[in-house]
Amino acid sequence: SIYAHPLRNIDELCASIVRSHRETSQCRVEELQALRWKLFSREEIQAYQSKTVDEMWQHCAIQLTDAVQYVVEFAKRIPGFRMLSQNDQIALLKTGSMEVVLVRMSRYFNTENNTVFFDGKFAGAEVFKSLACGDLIAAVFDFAHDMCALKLTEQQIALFTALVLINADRPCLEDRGRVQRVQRNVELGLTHILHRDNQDNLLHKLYQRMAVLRSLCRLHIEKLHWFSQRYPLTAHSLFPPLYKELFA
Ligand SMILES: CNC(=O)[C@@H]1CCCN1C(=O)c1ccc(Cl)c(COc2cccc3c(C(F)(F)F)cc(C)nc23)c1Cl
Repeated sequence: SIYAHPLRNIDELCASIVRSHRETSQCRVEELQALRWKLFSREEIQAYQSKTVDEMWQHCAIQLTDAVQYVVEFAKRIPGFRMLSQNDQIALLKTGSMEVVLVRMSRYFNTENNTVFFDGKFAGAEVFKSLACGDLIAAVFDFAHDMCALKLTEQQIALFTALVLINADRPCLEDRGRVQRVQRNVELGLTHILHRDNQDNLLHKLYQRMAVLRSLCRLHIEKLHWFSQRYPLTAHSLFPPLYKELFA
């Protein structure tokens, strides 16, 4: 018929986004389940806490840059993303990649003991003390906790993170209309699988989480600027280049 079969297209769209998420999610939740009780010893925690501020920031920046690279790979595989102009792709990643890292962090979070997978083991907030930004870490942990409470499936996380990235309201987009068309398809995909999972009620909660994400990432970028003012050498020479491209 002259009308594409939306359901078939939407099913294919969901399947390709879920596949991309699985291929670019650094580690599977089953692997992390096996490690959930691997905690840092007192000595190991001491070692992290006696790092200098810029040593710890540098250490985290490397982890975050690694995570951001996987998000860039995920974005490139979202149907329609590569049809956008280079500038629009970078603009969406500049603002959305840290938000996706935050959502993905919740997959690595253990709500039973408030620990998150970091450097091969599960770490409590005290491990990050030497970063000298307790408010940022507390906000990261709180957000991860709230995301875990929604008990999203991998498929729901895949569609949700695709929607976090493909956001036509982002600043300085050249062709907003084109981003809107890709965003609408991803929205259809998310509502389709939430309906299929009989969890339509989750949709408004996910939109609320997106608003929280935006404020959280504003805090992060402020912290990043504070850090790069205070430790210009580390920030400008040691941070991996992609990090600077995306966040500087
Ligand atoms: C499984 N682990 C993970 O998911 C995360 C992301 C990928 C690797 N990784 C960690 O190792 C990790 C896990 C938990 C925490 Cl709390 C951290 C430390 O997080 C940060 C320290 C410094 C700055 C951070 C900033 C800032 F400000 F730069 F934007 C922003 C975010 C969001 N996190 C920061 C890290 Cl780096």
